[in-house]
Amino acid sequence: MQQEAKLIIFTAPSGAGKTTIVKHLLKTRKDLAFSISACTRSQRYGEVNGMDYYFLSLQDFKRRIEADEFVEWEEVYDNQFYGTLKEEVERLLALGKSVLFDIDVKGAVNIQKHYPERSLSIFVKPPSADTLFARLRGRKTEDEESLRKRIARASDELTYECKFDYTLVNDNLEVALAEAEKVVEAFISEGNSGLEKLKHGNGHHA
Ligand SMILES: Nc1nc2c(ncn2[C@@H]2O[C@H](COP(=O)(O)OP(=O)(O)O)[C@@H](O)[C@H]2O)c(=O)[nH]1
Ligand SMILES: Nc1ncnc2c1ncn2[C@@H]1O[C@H](COP(=O)(O)OP(=O)(O)O)[C@@H](O)[C@H]1O
Repeated sequence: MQQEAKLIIFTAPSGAGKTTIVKHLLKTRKDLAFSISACTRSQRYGEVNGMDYYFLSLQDFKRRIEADEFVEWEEVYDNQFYGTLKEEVERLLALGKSVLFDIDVKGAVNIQKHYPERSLSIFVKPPSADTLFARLRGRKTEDEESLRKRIARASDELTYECKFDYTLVNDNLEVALAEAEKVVEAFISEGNSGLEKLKHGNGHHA
């Protein structure tokens, strides 16, 4: 029997590794699709419009807020807006795909509220704040100002862990990717009971 399509939300402070994990899962499972968010920040080297994000002007983003086109949106950094378009989520669910999200902690809380029955929220936790900052610097995508903003926001975001269904510690990447695969499989095939079984087996307390 075909399983009902689900929503799987990855959230974390910048640099924790959610994009890396989401990209890995998309390669391993064809029943998953990525919810491409809209945002107003500028495109990074290597990012593709309509694949990584829909890069919009501030004016266009604000027009879409007025037109009620978003499931949720946040001004994540000053004048940098990010949001999930209703049309995007509906399109992917209609294809029968389970939808993966890579969004900030407040957006994740909002998506959970919209789809309480069929969403799973996973908080990606770095082994320490220092490791998080080192990864963010090592990624070399941000200038000093942008790094400063991300680091300043991270301490607050780390306090949101308890709001989510599952904590995935991203220390060794291979271990984290394997755990992410298991959690997604458990939830897609058996829903919350599958998740509980997995947590129980792991001695996981989140
Ligand atoms: N609320 C919300 N946050 C989003 C959305 N898309 C991306 N984000 C978050 O915005 C933050 C900044 O993303 P980005 O500029 O790609 O930087 P990065 O986190 O350093 O890779 C991250 O926490 C993303 O997860 C969205 O649709 N809604
Ligand atoms: N377990 C890990 N060990 C070392 N580096 C990692 C690990 N996970 C991710 N990274 C690296 O850390 C940086 C931030 O990861 P990224 O997936 O962009 O995070 P996010 O999407 O949460 O901002 C990237 O350069 C990525 O290659």
